Amino acid sequence: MPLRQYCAFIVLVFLGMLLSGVIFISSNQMSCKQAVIDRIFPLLQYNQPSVLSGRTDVVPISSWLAPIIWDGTFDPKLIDSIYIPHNIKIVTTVFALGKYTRFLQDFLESAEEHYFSGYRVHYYLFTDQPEAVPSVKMNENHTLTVRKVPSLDRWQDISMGRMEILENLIANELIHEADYMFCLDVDTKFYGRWGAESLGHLVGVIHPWFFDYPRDSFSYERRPESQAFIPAGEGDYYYTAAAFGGVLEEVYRLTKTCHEQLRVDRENNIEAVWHEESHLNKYFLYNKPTKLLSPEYLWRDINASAGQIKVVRFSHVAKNNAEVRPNL
Ligand SMILES: CC(=O)N[C@H]1[C@@H](OP(=O)(O)OP(=O)(O)OC[C@H]2O[C@@H](n3ccc(=O)[nH]c3=O)[C@H](O)[C@@H]2O)O[C@H](CO)[C@H](O)[C@@H]1O
Ligand SMILES: [Mn+2]
Repeated sequence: MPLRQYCAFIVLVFLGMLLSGVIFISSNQMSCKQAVIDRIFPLLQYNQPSVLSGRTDVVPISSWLAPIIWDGTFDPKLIDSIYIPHNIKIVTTVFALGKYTRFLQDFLESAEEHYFSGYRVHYYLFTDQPEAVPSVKMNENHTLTVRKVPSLDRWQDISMGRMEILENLIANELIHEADYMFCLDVDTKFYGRWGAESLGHLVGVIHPWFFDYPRDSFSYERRPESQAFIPAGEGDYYYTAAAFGGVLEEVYRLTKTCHEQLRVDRENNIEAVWHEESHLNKYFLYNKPTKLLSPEYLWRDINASAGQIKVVRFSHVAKNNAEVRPNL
């Protein structure tokens, strides 16, 4: 090859390499820039919220403007995109005394499948038999603390005694530990997502038996001698004591008040018809929950059905009360 042609060839090869280098660097810079944009403004695709269409078979808001959470009223992906970056922590309490330890395996395993996946969760489990707590594999960021409590002879005392234990737990340990708290029954199982859509300042769950009843059929305490008394003609919803929650300060106020009312009733030799559940209903009547969870969040039995319940997220399990309770 003549020298001139050879030199021209070398120059062309060099220019080619230079050009591809420039293209490589600039495309790399572009993708870095894109990564930064993606991080600041993540592209989240979700259906446009509508002011005109949505569920019409249930009411998604209370008359004091607290949302009532039903399937189809929220977008789970959108909810998570809002809450997950805040790195919140949810304390969850559960009690298993006497024969109720048999419910723990299903409760914990199903919770690890469906309850606040991707969030920080700290379970506090109160039991009279720490050795009977099954070992269940926890998700990352989920932890379990077992606390021993004395056995009691009456199931009603176990159920009511939860208010005092929770009040003390919050006051002594939790105020600076977590953001939110839920207090749950153990004779239950999760079947579907229970996530950040349930979070609120003060959260009540509508009882699965009474959601379609008129208020005068609710099983409120009707004797004026009890601190849980609610007169006829009053009441909003009938709430379950098997699940309630909120921010720590609110759950503290709730448990402290119910504990105090239970104490006064005991001094007056009266026990409300549905124990702490009656007191909880009184509390929620005069301290309105800021968010209400539909009976999807505590259904009566996975095999029972109702047209309005599109998803069962959490449900009581069938149990033989006479066999599992220490007394009748
Ligand atoms: C659906 C619903 O609203 N459930 C409530 C209802 O009946 P339940 O029949 O659901 O009450 P229950 O027998 O589940 O007792 C409540 C909870 O106390 C604990 N426990 C009870 C007995 C025992 O021997 N060991 C033990 O650990 C356990 O965490 C249990 O989940 O009424 C109770 C009080 O009247 C509570 O208010 C429950 O939350
Ligand atoms: Mn129960």
